[in-house]
Amino acid sequence: MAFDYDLFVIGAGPGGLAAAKGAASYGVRVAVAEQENIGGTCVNRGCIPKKLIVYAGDFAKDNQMAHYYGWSECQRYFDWTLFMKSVHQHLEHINHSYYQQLQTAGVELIRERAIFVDAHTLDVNGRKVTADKILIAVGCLPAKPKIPGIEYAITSREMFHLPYLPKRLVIIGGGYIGTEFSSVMHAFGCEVTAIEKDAMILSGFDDDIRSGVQQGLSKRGIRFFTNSTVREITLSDDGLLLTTTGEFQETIATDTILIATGYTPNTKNLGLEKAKVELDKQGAIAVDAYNRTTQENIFAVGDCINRVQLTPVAKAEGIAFAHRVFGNKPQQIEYDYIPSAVFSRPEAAGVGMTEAKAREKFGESVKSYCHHFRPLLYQLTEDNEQATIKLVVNNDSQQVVGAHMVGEHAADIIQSLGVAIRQGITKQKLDETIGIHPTIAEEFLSLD
Ligand SMILES: Cc1cc2nc3c(=O)[nH]c(=O)nc-3n(C[C@H](O)[C@H](O)[C@H](O)COP(=O)(O)OP(=O)(O)OC[C@H]3O[C@@H](n4cnc5c(N)ncnc54)[C@H](O)[C@@H]3O)c2cc1C
Ligand SMILES: NC(=O)c1ccc[n+]([C@@H]2O[C@H](COP(=O)([O-])OP(=O)(O)OC[C@H]3O[C@@H](n4cnc5c(N)ncnc54)[C@H](O)[C@@H]3O)[C@@H](O)[C@H]2O)c1
Repeated sequence: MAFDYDLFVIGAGPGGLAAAKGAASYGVRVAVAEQENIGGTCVNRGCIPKKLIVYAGDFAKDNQMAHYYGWSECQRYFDWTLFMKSVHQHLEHINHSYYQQLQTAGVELIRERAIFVDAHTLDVNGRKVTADKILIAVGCLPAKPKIPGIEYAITSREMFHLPYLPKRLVIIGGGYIGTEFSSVMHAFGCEVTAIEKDAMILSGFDDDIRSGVQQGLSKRGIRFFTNSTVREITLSDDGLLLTTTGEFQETIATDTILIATGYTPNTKNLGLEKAKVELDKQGAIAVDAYNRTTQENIFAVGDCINRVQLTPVAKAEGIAFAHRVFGNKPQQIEYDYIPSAVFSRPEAAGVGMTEAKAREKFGESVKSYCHHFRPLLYQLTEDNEQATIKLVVNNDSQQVVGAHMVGEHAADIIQSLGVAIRQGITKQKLDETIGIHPTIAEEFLSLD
């Protein structure tokens, strides 16, 4: 049978774009359908605008500390509306450059929603297109807990379109999104309360990192209601009223409520049943180790398979898919040693095993090296900001199996360290490495 395309990709986020460009490099006919802007969550309502907002927040702290470094006090006013206009202009540039990249690669972009008609046919706004192979890269959507009044709350998506900064903000969920927005919104002067159902924020990270970030944020003035959740949200004359349950039982008046309780695969109304593509127990698209779904010619990558919801992972899965299927180069993703970071202030990052995970695996042979210190930057100031660095080592093999950090440049430092750790560096080899002085990174090379 002659198909319109060799590959049809649904979704132009990091996963779909990487796969489409990778496949096209082998000379096959590729189309990608995108119902919104190119770049997906990452470019339009995730990593990029978030990081720009984090940079904007940093000026507040720098300004506070500037006089310790000889700068005279000055009054500054932060204009959220003006700033967000620049952010969205920048995102338009990225959208455009991604579009040009697709054109150069010879990928056809269809700016429509695509849904399955059968295993080889898609409906794009009433038009039927066929493809030999189809890649699902539709990403995730924010999960909304079933709480009475949840319709008054917004998600991270709307945070990038707030017309003005709220005075009071409550965040439900202390994961990546909750922690990053707590930090940055507080830097802009909002009164922030974060509610987390677990005993500490940032589950999945090493406990010393979780407590380091939580303490750092508490010190700045963010209120945490841990071991707690929300019972209901109502409207009142004083804004929204949110009642918590669990360890903290209070009613809080607030202007804005952000839900940050996780993202779930965006698999509804995609016609998956018509293509006989099945979901796993969590509602993610079920795939094998090679990203093949339960239908032989259909594959899936990125957030919608719910393995690791990070841009570099979606990209890596998309590239590996293209090389495997169109370049005949077998490639499998290694999910160990994926570094990740939380761009809060203090910043946190980690790679490899947490101490708890390493102890589960290696028992008593685990040795952890943890050092808390006050970075040089703060030593001229009255700010008692602390940094934490930690290595987790399997003493039997001497291999460093995890590195974790809280403090400035944590993401960049852990990214570099991750290369060596993934290659199996031993503690001794790390200690023998000569550092750059004076930096925070060099502290990792002399831990005892
Ligand atoms: C607030 C926030 C901050 C984040 N920060 C970071 C970060 O700092 N670092 C990091 O690594 N990750 C971060 N992430 C996660 C990152 O954005 C995702 O892991 C990444 O975007 C996943 O890529 P993807 O291609 O799988 O899906 P997405 O980027 O979600 O792209 C899927 C695309 O498919 C389109 N689509 C869906 N259905 C259809 C259809 N039927 N037809 C046509 N198009 C369709 C959607 O419109 C979307 O554009 C963040 C996420 C959020 C929400
Ligand atoms: N810097 C980054 O790389 C970055 C930034 C943002 C998002 N992301 C990605 O996006 C995904 C989604 O982020 P997220 O923060 O929404 O999810 P998350 O899974 O990181 O955190 C959700 C948090 O909400 C808590 N929670 C769940 N239900 C709750 C309830 N009813 N009441 C109180 N707390 C509740 C959970 O215990 C958890 O701590 C992340 O898993 C991550 O992969 C990455």
